[in-house]
Amino acid sequence: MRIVTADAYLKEEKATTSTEMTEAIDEVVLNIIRKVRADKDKALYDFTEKYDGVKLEELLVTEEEKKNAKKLVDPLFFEALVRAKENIEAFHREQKEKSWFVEKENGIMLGQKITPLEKVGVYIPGGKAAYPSTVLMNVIPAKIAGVPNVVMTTPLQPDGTVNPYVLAAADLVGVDTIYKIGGVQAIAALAYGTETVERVDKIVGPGNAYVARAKKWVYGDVGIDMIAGPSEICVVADDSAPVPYVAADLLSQAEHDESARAICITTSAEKAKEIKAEAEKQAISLERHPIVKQSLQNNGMIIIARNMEEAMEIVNNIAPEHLELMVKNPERWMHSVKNAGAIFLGNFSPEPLGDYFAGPNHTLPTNGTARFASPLGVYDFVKRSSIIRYSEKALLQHAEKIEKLAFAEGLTAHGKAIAIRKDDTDAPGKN
Ligand SMILES: NC(=O)c1ccc[n+]([C@@H]2O[C@H](COP(=O)([O-])OP(=O)(O)OC[C@H]3O[C@@H](n4cnc5c(N)ncnc54)[C@H](O)[C@@H]3O)[C@@H](O)[C@H]2O)c1
Ligand SMILES: N[C@H](CO)Cc1c[nH]c[nH+]1
Ligand SMILES: [Zn+2]
Repeated sequence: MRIVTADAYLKEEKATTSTEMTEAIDEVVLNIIRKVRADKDKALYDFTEKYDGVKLEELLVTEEEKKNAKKLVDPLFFEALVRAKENIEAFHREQKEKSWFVEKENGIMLGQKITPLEKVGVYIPGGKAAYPSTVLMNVIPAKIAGVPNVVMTTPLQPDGTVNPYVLAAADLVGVDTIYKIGGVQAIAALAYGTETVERVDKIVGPGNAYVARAKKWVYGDVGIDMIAGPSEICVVADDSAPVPYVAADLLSQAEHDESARAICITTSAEKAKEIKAEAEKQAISLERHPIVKQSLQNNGMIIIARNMEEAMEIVNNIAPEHLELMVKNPERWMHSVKNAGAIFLGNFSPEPLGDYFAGPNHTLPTNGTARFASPLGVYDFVKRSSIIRYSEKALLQHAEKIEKLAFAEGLTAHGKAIAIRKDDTDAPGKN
């Protein structure tokens, strides 16, 4: 974990570019997408063997496998999952948008009609860890939005089975169709379809750097939620922040992936040294120490800011997926945040509380995309259609203005579509 000053960070940030790494990933990603489009199911079997090390016999999870999974899960896990589900449902129900229609003068009616997407594919990551919590976070908002058809795909574990906790979560939220495919090949299959996988309207869900780039590349042929790649945490810690808590929270996200990012911004140079030492000490005893160590080495950073104003400027520059404000009066500083996927306030709102339980979605924009993207929500699973109705009287009242606008654009056929109604004295329905 490096300690740097705010000035050094900002200078370095301007100079760094990750283009080379992205280009290398894109080469792999585009090749897999091309092969899946050409060879369909055969490519899915081949890539699963290549990347997951499993010779698949069947792409779909069978009823037998679902039944067996239920027997394997700990009942206390299931109880906790049910409680988390209730919290996630309660939060997401608040996001539900309603269609609206406004009646105005002279028989004008304007509105916005909300329609759920027809078919959604949920990607549940599974390379380095199993994510039953992600099943809840992605499927619950889809169900609340009213999506009738939700399918799921997740990579196999090295022993060739699908994680039973993931299957139990899928059963709890009512997902029937589950494919045993991971990575880029899963994204390509959902986007373009194969003999077995039916193409979907939108792909949602997080994944590693390969999955995130694959979603970017298929976007346009299919909808996507956002770029939700390797996890990130940014903790702002002033002199009141408990060092062991800061360290533990940084490590909680570092353990996801070697490319996860754990960043602390502190206003105390003394604290910076303490946090580094504590994080390195706590890391040693973690089960996933090799991943954590690598992630801290790659992307672990402690930035010393001159004051809270500068700390918040850096936060907005990073646009982190998760932001923790372990500072005095976090509610005040929350208002200075422009870019962050989720903001955790105070010493007792650690990031994993949001990952599993509190209710807000844990599928969040990464890699600076919180500048323009939002958490996954019910709004990602609906479309809006505008509704316009004018009566004859209302149209005639405004006809000339519309014609003027059309003619100014040189689009005389547009103007004609208005004029034909104005000049028509015995049109059907005319009153
Ligand atoms: N942003 C969010 O909201 C969010 C939420 C949960 C998890 N995550 C992130 O999701 C990621 C999960 O990653 P994971 O690896 O555990 O699971 P994953 O399912 O995303 O990736 C595993 C798949 O990646 C593919 N793959 C691996 N190495 C490859 C290579 N060299 N070339 C081509 N394909 C390759 C394989 O097909 C494999 O099945 C982590 O980075 C985690 O931080 C993000
Ligand atoms: N922190 C992840 C989002 O970046 C979500 C997650 C799921 N399980 C544990 N964590
Ligand atoms: Zn997490």
